[in-house]
Amino acid sequence: MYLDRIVETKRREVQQLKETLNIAEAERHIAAMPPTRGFEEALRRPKRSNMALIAEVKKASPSKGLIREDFHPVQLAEAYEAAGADCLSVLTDRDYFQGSSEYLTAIRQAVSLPLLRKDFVIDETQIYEARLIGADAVLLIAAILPEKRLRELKTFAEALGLDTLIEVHNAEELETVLAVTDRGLIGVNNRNLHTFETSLKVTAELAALVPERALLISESAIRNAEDVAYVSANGAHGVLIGETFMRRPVIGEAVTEVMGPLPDVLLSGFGNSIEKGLR
Ligand SMILES: O=C(O)c1ccccc1NCC(=O)[C@H](O)[C@H](O)COP(=O)(O)O
Repeated sequence: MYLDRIVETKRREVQQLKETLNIAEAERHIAAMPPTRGFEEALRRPKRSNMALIAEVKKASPSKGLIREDFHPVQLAEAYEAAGADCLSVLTDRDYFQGSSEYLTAIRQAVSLPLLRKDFVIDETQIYEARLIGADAVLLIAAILPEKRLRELKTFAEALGLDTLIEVHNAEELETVLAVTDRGLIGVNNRNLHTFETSLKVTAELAALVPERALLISESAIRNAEDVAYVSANGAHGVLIGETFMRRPVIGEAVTEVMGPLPDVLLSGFGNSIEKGLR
């Protein structure tokens, strides 16, 4: 299965990383780095009061192949920021998503939004790496991590100042996550990562089981304003959207169409940037 292949690749990458990463040096470097930008905080106070947006920089995917040929990660991130995204998700996996850690580092220097490193984290070394390349948060996927590892990796990420988005796809995974934490960011992935089937009903079904103090982010297969309204009415506080935006030539236009306009007070303050996003 595809997810198993991805995890197998990650095991090899972690092995290589362990051979090259000097932990003591990494810790010294991290101690001298500026603090992370509050990823969860930004989602708790979204620019559009009804719905937070994590906009994804995604060139390709296992389910769709190449999504965006004309791919300039920094320009895309700038357009997302100008269009009022609250946070960005940056695919750093090379083999399956044509992503790169370098994209994340370059984006970090170009925008002021908090950044999620979107990858398949199975080991602490990847979390050191995430912090070193400039991430503010990491994704932890319940489908590939047993409860003990989820707890350990979450604690480890937090010790480095990183927020975590913990992703689930079914009630069993959610139960495992809730044994670890009942707060923070819980991502409900509408895509089954084994079969690639998508349904927004997954958000609706799991939302009832997500505690109030956690923030539910509905991920994947959100295509338009109706989909956003549907997941919002069914308990989502935020959405994570990649492909829908990546397929559109003008990012700012797509974000406004799907998420609605920014409140006037932000539009007047960001006049020039908004124009830039609409280009
Ligand atoms: O997108 C895939 O094909 C995929 C396959 C296997 C594992 C993960 C996968 N995607 C990761 C994601 O969760 C999405 O990039 C993210 O939720 C955005 O989804 P979309 O808006 O549908 O691009």
